[in-house]
Amino acid sequence: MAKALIQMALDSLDFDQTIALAEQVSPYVDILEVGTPCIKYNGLEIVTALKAKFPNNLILVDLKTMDAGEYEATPFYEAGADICTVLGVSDKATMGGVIKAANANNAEAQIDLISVKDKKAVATEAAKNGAQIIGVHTGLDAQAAGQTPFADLQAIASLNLGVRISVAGGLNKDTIQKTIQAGANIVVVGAAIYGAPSPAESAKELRALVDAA
Ligand SMILES: O=C([C@H](O)CO)[C@H](O)[C@H](O)COP(=O)(O)O
Repeated sequence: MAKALIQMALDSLDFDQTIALAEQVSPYVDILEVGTPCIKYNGLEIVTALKAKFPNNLILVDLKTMDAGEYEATPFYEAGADICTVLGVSDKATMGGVIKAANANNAEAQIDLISVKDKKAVATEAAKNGAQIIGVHTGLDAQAAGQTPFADLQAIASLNLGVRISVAGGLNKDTIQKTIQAGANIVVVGAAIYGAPSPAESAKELRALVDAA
């Protein structure tokens, strides 16, 4: 099986801080994620900048699209996004629109299962409809209420859908290996890197753990 990828969630609102953080962590991570608050605040310009500055990293734009999938996602793929996210609670046509936009740009669509009630059903349908990545995601608000993504990961991995599984939700050095061992192909880390005294050191440590998993 291919090695798991590390995705760094860039969740700052500030344009220059986002670029500076990406500079520190880019040697150690595979995917640079423009987090939802960041993309709403900064728009297409930050995707263009990250794509130009970090040609060796994949760029994920965490749009969390809820409607008008193809229309909303197309400019982000055209600006250089390798992956865009669309909500699993959205209409089948919305998810289909983002998948269509991804395919038109030789890129990928990720279905985010955040707040989805029947996660197994949505993941199964999304994989059948051509989504390349299923995102198991415990959001920041759910984390604050004590939730974790591990039971959901187990449920989605058990389906063997033949698509990659991304996992986000408070992952850190103590949980990242068990997340991969439970079936994650992409592990997303935000606060454990950007909240560390040295984000570069933290990313380096996580890289070693992921490579050894
Ligand atoms: O996607 C995220 C969240 O919903 C805000 O948009 C985070 O980037 C994601 O949860 C990763 O961050 P951590 O949970 O802090 O690792």
